[in-house]
Amino acid sequence: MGQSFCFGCSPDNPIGLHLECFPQDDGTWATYFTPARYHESYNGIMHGGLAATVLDELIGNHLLKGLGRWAVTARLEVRFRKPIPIGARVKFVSRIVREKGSLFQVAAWAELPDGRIAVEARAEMMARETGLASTTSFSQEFKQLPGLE
Ligand SMILES: CCCCCCCCCC(=O)SCCNC(=O)CCNC(=O)[C@H](O)C(C)(C)COP(=O)(O)OP(=O)(O)OC[C@H]1O[C@@H](n2cnc3c(N)ncnc32)[C@H](O)[C@@H]1OP(=O)(O)O
Repeated sequence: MGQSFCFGCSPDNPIGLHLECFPQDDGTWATYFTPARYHESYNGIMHGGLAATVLDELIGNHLLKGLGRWAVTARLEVRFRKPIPIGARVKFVSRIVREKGSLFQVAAWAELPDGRIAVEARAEMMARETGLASTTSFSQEFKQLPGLE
């Protein structure tokens, strides 16, 4: 398998989020992320699309590293309840709700340091038969990927 450049979790992606996702005792998975100014939307708050990206990434890691399933995101619904302040250390958590065939329903959320829920999401993830993370296999198809020269 080739080197992964996953935007969310690869340590080798120079502009990636470098997330480290880990299992918890209750079967959920979690990661921490502290947004900096360059993750901002309006002044002082984290960009919502990036918060959704962190949740999406956590869910993908949960299924891959927790269950050994390579899954793509088929649907992602996000509700933004509270702004995430720049500089806040936020905990993101995912929980598998249902598995039906190759389709997984997963709930995920972001917790502010004071315990309030800032973001809630529900995802539908479609498991694929083979590994998806290899940039080698993609580059065989596309010959050259911008940013990976
Ligand atoms: C290095 C490690 C990194 C790990 C973390 C990575 C996390 C990041 C995750 C991502 O960002 S993945 C990238 C973003 N997602 C994609 O690129 C997915 C693009 N979409 C697809 O590839 C296809 O649409 C998909 C695989 C989801 C489904 O296509 P298929 O051709 O396999 O299925 P099809 O559309 O024929 O549907 C098959 C069945 O699934 C059902 N289905 C498909 N999508 C569904 C959905 N969202 N909800 C419920 N059912 C769904 C569909 O109704 C149907 O049911 P029936 O067979 O009963 O008719």
